[in-house]
Parts: sequence; C-alpha cells; structure tokens
Amino acid sequence: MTIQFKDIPDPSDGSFPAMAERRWTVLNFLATASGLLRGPVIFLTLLAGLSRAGMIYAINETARAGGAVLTWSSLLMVVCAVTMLLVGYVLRMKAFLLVTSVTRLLWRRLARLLLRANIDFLLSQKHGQVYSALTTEVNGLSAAVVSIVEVAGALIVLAFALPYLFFVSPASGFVALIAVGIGFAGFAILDRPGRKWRYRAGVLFADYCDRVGDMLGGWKELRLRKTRRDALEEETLAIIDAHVEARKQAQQLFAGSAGVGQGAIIFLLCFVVTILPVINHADSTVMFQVLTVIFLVNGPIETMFNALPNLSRSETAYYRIKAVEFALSNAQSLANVSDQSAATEFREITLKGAEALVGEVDAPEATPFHLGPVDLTFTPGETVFICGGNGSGKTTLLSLITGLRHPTKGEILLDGKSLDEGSTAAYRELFSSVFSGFHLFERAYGSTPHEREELERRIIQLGLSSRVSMLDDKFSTTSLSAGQSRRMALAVALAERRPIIVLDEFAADQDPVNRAFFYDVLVPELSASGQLVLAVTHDDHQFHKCDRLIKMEGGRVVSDQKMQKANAV
Ligand SMILES: Nc1ncnc2c1ncn2[C@@H]1O[C@H](COP(=O)(O)OP(=O)(O)OP(=O)(O)O)[C@@H](O)[C@H]1O
Repeated sequence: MTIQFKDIPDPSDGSFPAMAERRWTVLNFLATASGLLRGPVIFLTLLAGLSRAGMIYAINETARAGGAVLTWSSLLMVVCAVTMLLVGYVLRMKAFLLVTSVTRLLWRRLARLLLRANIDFLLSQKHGQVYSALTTEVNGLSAAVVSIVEVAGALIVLAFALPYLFFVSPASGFVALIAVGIGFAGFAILDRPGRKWRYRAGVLFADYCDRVGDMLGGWKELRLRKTRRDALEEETLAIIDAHVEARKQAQQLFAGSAGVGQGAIIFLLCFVVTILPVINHADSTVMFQVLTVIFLVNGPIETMFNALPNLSRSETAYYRIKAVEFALSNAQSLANVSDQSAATEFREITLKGAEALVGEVDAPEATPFHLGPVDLTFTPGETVFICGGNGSGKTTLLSLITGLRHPTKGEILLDGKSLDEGSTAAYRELFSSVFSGFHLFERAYGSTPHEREELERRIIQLGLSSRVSMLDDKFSTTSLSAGQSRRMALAVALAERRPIIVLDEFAADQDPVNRAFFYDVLVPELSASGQLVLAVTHDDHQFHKCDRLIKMEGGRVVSDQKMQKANAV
C-alpha cells in the first residue's frame, strides 16, 4: 500500500484558523507526550526567567546605588546570577529528557502499528515514508520540545523586561515593542514558504530511503550491471541534491526569519546609542539601565527567534508522522491486535467460496489479481501438495488458508465456525510455516525451553549443526547459504510442533540429498504424527508422495485430486 498523505495539511495553506489550529495541535501533542506540564520544567523555566529579570533589576539598582558591594541589590544580583546558572543547567538536562520521552512514545507507537499492519501494507514495496518518519521526522518533532521551553522562557523574560523598560525609558520601551513586533512579523512572513520547502525535503528524504532500500536489497544485481548501478546512482544523487536544495531553501527562509528578529534587536541597540541620548539629553544613568536590559534580554530573544522556526519544522514533521500513522492505522488488522488464546487443534478447515484481491491498494492503476472462489477442506494428517504455474495464486491461497489475508468474499471455517477478524489471531496459531520469502530472526523469539530443545534436535537432523549452534535462544549465526537458510527456517517451524505446517516451495533450493530427505523422511513423519502438511511444489516427479494434489491456474483451483500415496523409500 502506498502511503497517502491525505491528512497532511498543505504547508502553503496559511489561512489563520487552520494554521492556528494546527499549531495548537502540535504544541498540545508535544506538551502531553513529553510530560512538559507534569514535570518541573515549567516551574524551572519560570524561575530562570524570573532570575534573569531579577538580574536586570539588581544590576540597575546596584549601579544606581553607586556600585557598593554589600547592598541588598548586589546580594540580589548574586542570588539571581547563581539561580540563573543552576536552573539553566538543570533545565537543559530536563529538556533533554522531555525530548527522549517524545521520541520513545512515537517509536513505540509506530512499532505497535507496524506489528499490527495488514498484509497489503507489508507487501508494498515502498517503505521509505516509514523509515523517514521513524528517523528524521521523529527526531525533528521531539527536538521541538526544547524550542517550546526556550520560547516560553524568553516570553517570561520579555513579560518582565518590557514593562521595566517602559518604566525606565518609555521611548525605549516603545521602540523595543516595535522591535519585537518586527521580529514576529518577519517570522510570520517567511515561515510559510519555509515550511513548504521543509515539507518537500521530507518527501525527498523518504525517496532517498527507498533508493537505499534498493541499494541494500539489490546489491547483487547492481554489482553485475554497471548501467543499472550508474542509473540508480544518478537518480539517488539527483534526489540527494534536490533534498539538500529544499533544505537549503527552507533554512534560508528560517534563518532569514531568525535574522529579522536579530536585526530588530540591533535596531533597538542603535536607537539606544544614537537617538535615546538626544531624547534623554544624554542621561548616562538611563542609558546604562536601558543597555543592561537589552544586554540581558538579547540572548533569550535571539534564542526565541531561532526556536520559532524549529516549532514550524516540527509542525511538518508532526503531520508527516501522522500521515504514516494514518496509513498504518487504516492498514491495521484486528487479527493482529486480538489476544484470544491460541487454537491448539482442529478437526477441519474449510474454505467456502473464498476470494481474494491482490494489489488493489498497492497499484490501483493495474488490474488486481483475483483468486477464487475457492472451496476446499483440510483435515489433520493429510499431506497436500499445491502446484501450478508462476503467478497462478499458490502463495495467495496459502495466505488465505493461514489467515494472513482475509477473504474479500466467502469465508474460512474452523471446525464449522466461520472466522472473523477477532478469531483469526487464535486460528493463525495453528500454523507454522516456511514461506518462499521467509525471514530468519537472530533469536528464536517467543520459544519455550522445550521448543529450544526440539530446535537443537532439528538443527542436527537437518544437517546444520556444523554451522549453527544455539546459545539460549540466540543462533550463533544466520549467515547461511540459501538452502541452509531455508532448512534453518524449517527447523524453527518444526520445533514449534503446530498442527499444520505450511511449506512454500521448500525443496526448490535443496540439494538432491536434502530434497530426498524432505519428501521421503520428513513429510511422512509429519503426516504420521497427525500434522496437516500443505506444501507448494513444482517437483512433479514427487507428486505421488502426497494424499491430495491441488492444481492452480489463473487464480482458480482447477483440480483437487486424491493420490495413491507411495511408500517412502
Ligand atoms: N504485492 C503484490 N502486489 C500486486 N500483485 C501481486 C503482489 N504479489 C503477488 N501479486 C500477483 O498475484 C498473483 C498471484 O501471486 P502468487 O504469489 O500467489 O503466485 P504463485 O502461484 O505463488 O507464483 P510463484 O510460483 O511465482 O511463486 C500474481 O499474478 C502476482 O503478480
């Protein structure tokens, strides 16, 4: 399924209520997810702001008192300075912890959604959007918590410093107000195009992740053909350049917005040193007081105008993450969420008029593959081979039988009871499998000690003990040849001792000895133990070794033939 950015607000949409609402949504999310409102950060920010404001006042009062060392104002100055330094340090640490809280929450949420995503989403080829959401977007969004704290701190300082400035010199207070206003106006003007470029950079980063996926997954094909490698490299470089350009454009606008804020403070300073003496008839005390205020609010204001673009970037990051969550939420399968207890045995599995559509979501422009209607029944102890040409629907049929895919029409019955999404999770536990595109985990996740014992036995039985050993539930290696990897996956599946084992073209990459072992020893052993064996195979000279042979053609079961099983040799 291609991820649709349906719910991403248009970054160029600056309509006031929509924009304000979006900002509020992001701020609200960050405040809640980080625990900002619960912890001491608000209090510490207030304390840091107050101590800075207190510093301004104390410096001025000390200067007015003639600079004596032991006055109440000089003591206040020391207390404020120490508080400012200590609180500043604690605040930086606490802010970092807020960032990690948001990252953890988002990563956990996305991981949960991924683990419950349905087959169509997982079969989709392009997962760059997921990788980019999990990396840059999550980092960008989390880091914005610090910006909230910085902006809040600066606003607190301003809330005290501006009235004080009006008190000391109304003209300076007025000009300072204009300067801050200019800073905000610069941000408001440059922010929207900045966000647009930032959004584009995000899309391009996702494309880059997809190309990296191609480089890692297709490294053999890329090594063997220079023109293919060159073309991919060329495309990747173009994506990188476009991404860098988009980021540069965004940065130019965001830096410009911060620059306007900085320029406004410089304008204020210029006013103080050039115009104020004329208005004030060169009163050096007022000059000193005004300069002290500007000196001490300069830092927080600069930080604030730098932080505002970060909040803007975080808005884009938030909605890009939301888009992935949206796509994943739409692709959730209740069968992956339900925690009904596992089914441990069955009498009969029936597919009744079951149909499936493949590729409908992933490639809407192409005609989807239609499987069925299929009517089949399976019982314990049967050995069923499924054959048919490439693309005839064997794997799709297996995904229906195993409950990985829900029929678009018809139903699957377990012991006469129709499966719904809620009961499918328990049903799936009947199966162990080695699909053609299997995955070897580094550990035997979720295995019991008894299963691990069985796994060690199977590793020996399948001739893998010279390559693989187990330390607790961890395999010594998963770097194996194709045939060995498949046997390793089989060992894991066998150790699970489920009532049904599904094997998709298992023998395809086995040597003659292992192939013979599979058909003549293993399959009869499983059948004798009462397990239902469902095996996709192209080995027509082995067809006589099954109880039933199902033949697929163009998505339909064209024959379901009872076989006279030959005895194993
Ligand atoms: N992710 C997908 N998106 C779109 N179509 C798909 C996808 N996966 C498979 N198909 C299509 O579904 C059809 C059935 O595929 P399936 O894998 O079930 O065939 P198969 O019989 O197992 O083939 P093979 O012998 O090659 O493994 C094919 O025509 C294939 O092109």
